[in-house]
Amino acid sequence: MAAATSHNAIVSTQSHRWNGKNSRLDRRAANVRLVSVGSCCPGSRKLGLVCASGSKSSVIDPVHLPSNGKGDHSPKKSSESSLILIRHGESMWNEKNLFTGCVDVPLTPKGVEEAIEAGKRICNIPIDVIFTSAMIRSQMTAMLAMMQHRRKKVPIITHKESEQAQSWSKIYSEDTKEQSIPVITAWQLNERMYGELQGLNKQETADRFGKEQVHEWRRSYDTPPPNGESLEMCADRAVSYFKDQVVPHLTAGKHVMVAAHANSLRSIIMHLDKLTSQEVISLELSTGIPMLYIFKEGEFIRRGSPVGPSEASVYAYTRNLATYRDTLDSMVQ
Ligand SMILES: O=C(O)[C@H](O)COP(=O)(O)O
Repeated sequence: MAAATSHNAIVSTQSHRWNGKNSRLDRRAANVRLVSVGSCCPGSRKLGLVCASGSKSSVIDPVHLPSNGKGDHSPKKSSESSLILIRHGESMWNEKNLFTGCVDVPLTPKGVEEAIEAGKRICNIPIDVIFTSAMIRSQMTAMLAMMQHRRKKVPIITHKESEQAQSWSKIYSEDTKEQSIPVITAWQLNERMYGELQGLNKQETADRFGKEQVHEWRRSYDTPPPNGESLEMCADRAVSYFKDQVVPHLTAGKHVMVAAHANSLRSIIMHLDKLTSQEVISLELSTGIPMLYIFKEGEFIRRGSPVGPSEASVYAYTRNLATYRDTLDSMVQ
């Protein structure tokens, strides 16, 4: 398995186990490297745009965002939307090194901490709608992360499983609705079904069937585990759902977060980054590490993922995201 490769991505950081190959999108996007000169904490104001394309590299004047709240902060109707993808924090079966798949287990205390830390990283990024899988570990991750968000909107799980559920969970105040973020749960975003491996210890399974065979079951595109889903089969539902249900929100200029699982997200990232079935083998996602994309003119551009849980991660803030962050700063003052 390839070691983590440094992405010639927009945020030139050593990706933390997000070691898909440099996708064509990255190479195209890597011509422009956006470096936020501050962390996601209030007070970082400047944005340097460094064009690293070709021989000439120039630094476009840093965007000075008025910090006194007097300037016009209202972000223009953005022709770009942000998409945050996050794998759930460590689960109780991750901790026991058991194949989990569609077994619905909760987070560990470490997983809770990871979700909270992820929330700090995305606390300045706009979120209008949240998607999770139908599993508690992804829902816990989304809710815990949103507790850190500076906009302080309330994430509310929408219930449409029946007419009664929908009518009994109705909100009768427009203002209150305006201060909430709908959370849509979807089984299509569940982790791949690991079949007869679910509940087995990963190391014992490798000892029994061989490391190569288990690696193929875990990371290949088209080899399913015994009576389970291959990544391709998982993509059939997860990517279809993403295209049909998530993309329309992005197209409408809404900012979206998707909290899901290692393999349902691997299938989505394979689609976004146009990875081949060979390249996706080396794509690994750490628990609780948010990844940011910008959706612009129908294209998804990877904006980077923090190097590691310890780093006060720096995202490649676009101008619009930096403006939104400054709006939050001015709301606090
Ligand atoms: O389902 C599981 O066991 C984990 O979420 C991911 O497992 P994997 O790393 O074997 O894909």
